[in-house]
Amino acid sequence: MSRRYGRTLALDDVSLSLSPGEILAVLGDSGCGKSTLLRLVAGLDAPDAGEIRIDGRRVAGRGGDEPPETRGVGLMFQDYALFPHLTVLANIRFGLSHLSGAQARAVARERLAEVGLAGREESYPATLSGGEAQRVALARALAPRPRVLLLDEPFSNLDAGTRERVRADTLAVLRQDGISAILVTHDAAEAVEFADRIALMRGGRLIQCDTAETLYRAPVDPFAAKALGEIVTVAGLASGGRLTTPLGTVRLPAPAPEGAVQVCLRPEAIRIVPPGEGVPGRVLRRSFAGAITRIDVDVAGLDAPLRLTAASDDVVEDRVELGLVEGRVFVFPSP
Ligand SMILES: Nc1ncnc2c1ncn2[C@@H]1O[C@H](COP(=O)(O)OP(=O)(O)OP(=O)(O)O)[C@@H](O)[C@H]1O
Repeated sequence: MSRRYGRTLALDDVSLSLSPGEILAVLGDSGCGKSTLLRLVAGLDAPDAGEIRIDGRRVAGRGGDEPPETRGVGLMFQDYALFPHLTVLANIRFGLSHLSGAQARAVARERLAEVGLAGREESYPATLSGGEAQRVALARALAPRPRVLLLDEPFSNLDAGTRERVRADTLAVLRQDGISAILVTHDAAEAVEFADRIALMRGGRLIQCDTAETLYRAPVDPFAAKALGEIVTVAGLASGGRLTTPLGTVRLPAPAPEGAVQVCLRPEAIRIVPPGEGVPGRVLRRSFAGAITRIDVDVAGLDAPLRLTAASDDVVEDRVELGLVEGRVFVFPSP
């Protein structure tokens, strides 16, 4: 689907699919189109082109726009506030108007217990902590048994400890009930922890949609390489199946471009090798970080020192030699 606001192409021909029970994270920086994508799926906005199907039924596009309430989607947004004048139980019952009063109460109670808040039925939202309020929002979103739950940065307003707990509990509820979900986030660690696959976006475009492991091991471009972890970028020359860089020469991963290339390396792609086997480097700084120590190494031909990590128990001399780990090197055309 595509969506344009004036001159801004907020979504540029993005295609995604979600399997039953699958959890997808949409990851990207501010303004990349994440919330627009979610609003289109929710039915709060309509695509200019393309279509959306849920269980094979067209809910948006080609004149088939269905309102949010009949799409079978649940919403849990960062600022999706609870109704302050209603009790917790009444908030959860809100989306259950199709059930009789007694049935709706029973379902709402069940949902509240599922998110760990049994006993808080008669509390008012103002008396809940941020984490409790988000749990109630989850219970409310899940009460009507949606086909898909849409989450727009729902944990970002919580403090670190609460965030992790509410996130883990939310994930457990989704898994237990086999609910498909789309989580919008700008936090790569959150995407990795929460989702089965990650859709990485930039400037309204879908760059790569894969498991975290594939994104980490086989990024499609330098932006994707940077999305899930630290990257060192160096210039290289690809020729005759060999890649030459200031950090040594290795076999080229196939398929790879020829000529001047951009080489992206994860820290684990660079290792300290025995004397005489690598490229010389000079250790500038060591920063102890518990089990690991970060080491800044100056290497001739590089613009900036390399930041490597070593086990804190390892002895690293001031002069080291470095080599590349074959198969861990990403090669892209020079920009
Ligand atoms: N209603 C609107 N009117 C005009 N421009 C809009 C509208 N909604 C979004 N945009 C623009 O579309 C682009 C994508 O916005 P969107 O909110 O989807 O980004 P996002 O990735 O969710 O960002 P954030 O993480 O900051 O919420 C931005 O450039 C934004 O300014």
